[in-house]
Order: sequence, then C-alpha cells, then structure tokens
Amino acid sequence: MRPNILLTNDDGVNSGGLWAAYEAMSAFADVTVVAPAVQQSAVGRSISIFEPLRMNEVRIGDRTAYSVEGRPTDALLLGLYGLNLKPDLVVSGINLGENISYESITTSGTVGAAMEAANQGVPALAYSLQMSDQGNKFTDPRCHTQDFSQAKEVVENLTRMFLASGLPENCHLVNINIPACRMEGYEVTTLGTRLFDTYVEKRIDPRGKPYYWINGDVIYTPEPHSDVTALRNNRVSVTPLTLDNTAFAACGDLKKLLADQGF
Ligand SMILES: Nc1nc2c(ncn2[C@@H]2O[C@H](COP(=O)(O)O)[C@@H](O)[C@H]2O)c(=O)[nH]1
Repeated sequence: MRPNILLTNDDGVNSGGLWAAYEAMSAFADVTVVAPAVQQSAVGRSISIFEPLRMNEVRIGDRTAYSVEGRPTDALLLGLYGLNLKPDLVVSGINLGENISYESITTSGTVGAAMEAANQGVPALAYSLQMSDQGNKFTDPRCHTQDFSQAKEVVENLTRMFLASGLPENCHLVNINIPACRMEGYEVTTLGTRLFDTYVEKRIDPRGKPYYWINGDVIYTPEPHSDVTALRNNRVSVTPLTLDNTAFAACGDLKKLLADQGF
C-alpha cells in the first residue's frame, strides 16, 4: 500500500519547487497537491477565519492540483477537512529560499503550513532551498525552473526515511534546509538566533505622503550546530521542532517573581 502525502507550499501552486517535491515523492507515494493560488511568502501560520475561501481543481501541465485562494495554512486545512484527505505525512515546500533561525521560522509560510499540519496531528516536513536572492522569486519566473536535482535527492531520501520510521519522539515536525551548493552531508541542528538586522525605510509617494518598507540586512552569527551554520557549511540542516513554545527554564524564576509580589 503506497503512503499518502498531502503536499503544499507558500510559493504558490505553479512553483517549480512544489513540483520538484512532487516528482521526488510520487515515485513511492500517492501525492495530492493542495497549495495557495499565488505567492504567499512570509505569511507565517496566518489563517483565514474571517473571510470565505475558494478552492479550484486546476491542471498544471499534465497534473492535477487543488488551488486555494488563501494562505498556506488555509490550503492545508482545506486539504484535511475540505477534501477529507487522510495523509500519512504532510510536506510543505520545496520553498524558494532558506527558512532558518527562530527569527525566520515563525515568519515562514512554508514552516507555518507544516506547523498547522502537526497541530492537526499529522507529522510534517518543511523543505526549503537556499537561494542567492529570495527577492528573485517574486519577479523572476526563471527561479522556478532552476536546478532542483540535489533538492529532489534530499526530499526523496528524507521523506522515505520519515515515512518508514515516523518522526522522533517529542518532535512534531522537521524543518529541512538544503544548500544551494553541492551538499556535504546531513546535520541535525538547532535553531540559530538572529538572521536579520531589521529596519524600516520611510519613503514619500508622488502625492507627498509617507509610506514604509520593512527590510532586513542578513547578519551571520556562527553558532555551533545551528541550522544557519550548517547551511553556510553546505550541509543539509535537519531541525526537529515542537509546537510547544513554553519557556520551561523560566518557570521557576517566574514563580519566584509572582511569590515575591505576594500573588
Ligand atoms: N524576519 C524577517 N524575515 C525575512 C526578512 N527578509 C526575508 N525574510 C525571510 O522571509 C522568509 C519567508 O519564508 P517563506 O517560507 O514564507 O518564503 C523567512 O524565512 C525569512 O527568512 C526580514 O527582513 N525579516
């Protein structure tokens, strides 16, 4: 019996990275694509609960997919509860651009969809491919036709492994980042810290009114065993994640703070 995979992404249903993942996995699994109609980068795990959602069955080349006019999380939920898919695994990606560090994984729509799958009780993998400039993916269609051969090899290897073994205990999803250059092995990593020196640029429009642009210069903090360091060393970064954001190590200090106040 072939396993069932629900495949989504945040670069949209036409993304070359999405269909590279489809090609890598359809050799050994039944893959159903449910993905956003258009680019949804950096929307995190946002969910559309105040507006209706349209889903259309579309043809992409000689394949069929479900295109959702919504967020990656919306596409995932419509796959599970609109189409009543019962996947053994959810895969989100292959994202055009890395999704590393704890600063980024909460802004990433790719990781957001995988988090929502895990939240719904389905093991999930997020795959992202390092790129020289993520900005290209919004304007340059050629980045959707770049060489995905190494990324497909990684997707096949790790998806087969996790289908056979399941995710490790205490791990709800796995965030996988693939180097742009020839990979030099795999590495289990922890999340790096900062990745951007964020700033807001103020500009004036032709009518003299100000508008603002959020941006960030990439900063590199070499932290041992982090996803950032592994990727910079051309290693495939494999990071186990949980949905629990509790700062367990701070509970004791917090209890003391409350006690000192007599609360
Ligand atoms: N927090 C910031 N993240 C940024 C910035 N510039 C780029 N990014 C990256 O966006 C991706 C979105 O991920 P996707 O899976 O939705 O494509 C995220 O991983 C960040 O690395 C920035 O200035 N600040």
